Amino acid sequence: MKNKSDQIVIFDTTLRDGEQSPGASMTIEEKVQMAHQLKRLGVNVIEAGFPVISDGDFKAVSEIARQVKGPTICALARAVDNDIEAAAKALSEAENKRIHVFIATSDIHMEHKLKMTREQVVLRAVSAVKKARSYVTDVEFSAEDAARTDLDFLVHIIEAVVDAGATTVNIPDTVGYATPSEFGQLIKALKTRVRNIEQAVISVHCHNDLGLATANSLAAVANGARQVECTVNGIGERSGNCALEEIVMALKTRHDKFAIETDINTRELVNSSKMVEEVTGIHVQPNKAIVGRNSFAHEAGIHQHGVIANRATYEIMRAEDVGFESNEIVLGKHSGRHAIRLWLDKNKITLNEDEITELSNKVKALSDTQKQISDSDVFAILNQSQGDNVVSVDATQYLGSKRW
Ligand SMILES: CC(=O)SCCNC(=O)CCNC(=O)[C@H](O)C(C)(C)COP(=O)(O)OP(=O)(O)OC[C@H]1O[C@@H](n2cnc3c(N)ncnc32)[C@H](O)[C@@H]1OP(=O)(O)O
Ligand SMILES: CC(C)C(=O)C(=O)O
Ligand SMILES: [Mn+2]
Repeated sequence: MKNKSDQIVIFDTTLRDGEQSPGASMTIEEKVQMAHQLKRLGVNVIEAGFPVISDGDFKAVSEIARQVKGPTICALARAVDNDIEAAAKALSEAENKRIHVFIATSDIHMEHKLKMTREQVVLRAVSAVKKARSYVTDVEFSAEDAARTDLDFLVHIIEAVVDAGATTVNIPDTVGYATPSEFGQLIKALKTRVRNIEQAVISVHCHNDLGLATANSLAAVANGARQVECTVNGIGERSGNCALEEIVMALKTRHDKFAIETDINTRELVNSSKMVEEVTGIHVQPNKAIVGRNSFAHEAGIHQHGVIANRATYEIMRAEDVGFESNEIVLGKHSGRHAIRLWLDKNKITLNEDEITELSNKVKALSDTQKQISDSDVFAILNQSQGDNVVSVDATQYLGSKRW
């Protein structure tokens, strides 16, 4: 990608942090298939896995490195020699490769989990970055639990790893604790206080425990972060990571505010989402931003009327731009006569205004007894009304209609 100040690196970690979601484990073949899709989507970096953790993950990273050319292929490693060696080996056939080393820097993690002092953590981080640099020129360092790390210490360890050769420094909100204003201020403070920060790209990696992962990532970008780590459908540890589709469409839709570009082919977002659903078995809820089935669907009459008149009344993005065939006007309890007229036009049926009102009332009455109204339901109503002169249609052809 171009190295411009108005461009951000999209670092996809669906195959690493995403796979850490309980129940999301993927086979080698599924990971490779997903990596090809991520390339079509246009991500800049694919974090393909954590090679030391299993034979399968080692093979998956190696296979992705061999097959997927173009994006940078990244492998994760603890600040442990063996992990870094495994990462370097798995990446050997990659065209563009990155080793990502991490160690926790918050007091709670250092004391209770690592049982290391601050000094020991800095020494371990520096030696890990140097070791990774002995294999590759592109090294990312993550200060795990950065958002809960003492700021002076965070500044100190980042300066040390950049001196040691880290080319990207990642600031994770590992437990999704930060709020947008705090997290934005943290990035701003690092930009001003870290002596050698110009030598590295600032990255962020936000978790969604409070539902703030995308908001925190955006606040970070507004304050100078130039890489965002994210996953398709927002899968990842616990409540997940910043959702790739959300950060990308927020930046695109609010270009007026952020003036930031990505290389993402947004028309591949829905395909990518569907593939993640297939390979992980984790389905997105209908109201999931951007890729949820209801994101561009309207059931309420007032909204339908507005959208029929001009989509921009209730849609801030185009369904086609994210990979849906179109937006949708869905008939139901809340629908009005404008939507009924549209449905009739699409089905080449002519009714007079009284008949339209009657059909609208019958659709509402049926909606009081069932959740969804399909095309075949409407045809059935019309057929029942045949005696009252409306229209006769064979509804069976509409059974199993596209949406329901
Ligand atoms: C925030 C994140 O997402 S971090 C990434 C999380 N991902 C994973 O954990 C991937 C799957 N993990 C695994 O398969 C295993 O945990 C392994 C292979 C990494 C390690 O397995 P084990 O050796 O059995 O250790 P276990 O998982 O029980 O404990 C973690 C060990 O790593 C150490 N450790 C944790 N993070 C780091 C780090 N960044 N650098 C160095 N050591 C670390 C812990 O101190 C602990 O060491 P100990 O065994 O000497 O006490
Ligand atoms: C390994 C790091 C980047 C991580 O996943 C986290 O801190 O959440
Ligand atoms: Mn994470």
